[in-house]
Amino acid sequence: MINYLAEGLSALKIKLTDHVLQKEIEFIDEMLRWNKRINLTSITDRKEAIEKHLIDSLMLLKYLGDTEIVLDMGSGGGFPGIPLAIAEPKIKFVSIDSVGKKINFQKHIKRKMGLANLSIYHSRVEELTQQGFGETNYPLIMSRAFSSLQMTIDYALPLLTTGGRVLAMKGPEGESELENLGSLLKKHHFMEPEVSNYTLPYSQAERSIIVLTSNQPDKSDK
Ligand SMILES: C[S@@+](CC[C@H](N)C(=O)[O-])C[C@H]1O[C@@H](n2cnc3c(N)ncnc32)[C@H](O)[C@@H]1O
Repeated sequence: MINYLAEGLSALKIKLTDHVLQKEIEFIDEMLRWNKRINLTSITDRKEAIEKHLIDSLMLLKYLGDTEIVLDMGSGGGFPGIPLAIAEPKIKFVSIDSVGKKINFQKHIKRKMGLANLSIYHSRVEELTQQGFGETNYPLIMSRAFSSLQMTIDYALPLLTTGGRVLAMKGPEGESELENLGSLLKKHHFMEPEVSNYTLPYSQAERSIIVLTSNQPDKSDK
């Protein structure tokens, strides 16, 4: 299975050490084991989970840049945050989801795999600031299959630093959602969005990453 993961990543020009690949497989196997008891994902096939969860999440490695901290909104069973936290131990990942059983699974993984760079919170994103969990200023906020683009922006805005980036991982619907935003991006001081379309290596499923960069002059203007 390590070769299956390595070759799939290689098709997307991503290379990880054997040690990291091994840990990624360990994580996905534990997720599939828990999935038999609690519903974390509809995907039950190991190869499909490797492609659609691990490889897809690890696409974001290309977008992390030199950030020190990232917020993962609506992380569910830990995607994309946990595969990225395994691959990038120097970056701090903050993972939040509103469903307790999913958060319990993530906490189990943190303990089992010793992921010191992962913080996990059980909360709705919109309550994060009120509850005073972790940081409230993130230079990078990501989400995968989370909410509409409009809601993603609404949730991210109060938590995003000036000049910060929002990375929204979407299916093929991403571009049409972007078109429907109208003047919202301008209103909230986002620069022209960047859209990267890619194809998963085995299923040829289409995905997109939408990058929204804030050029808000002063956060208090929001
Ligand atoms: C379709 S799942 C995607 C999970 C994960 N990001 C993935 O790619 O597998 C959406 C997740 O967002 C969470 N969610 C939805 N609205 C939320 C909110 N307002 N605050 C926190 N989590 C939320 C749900 O509990 C669910 O786990």
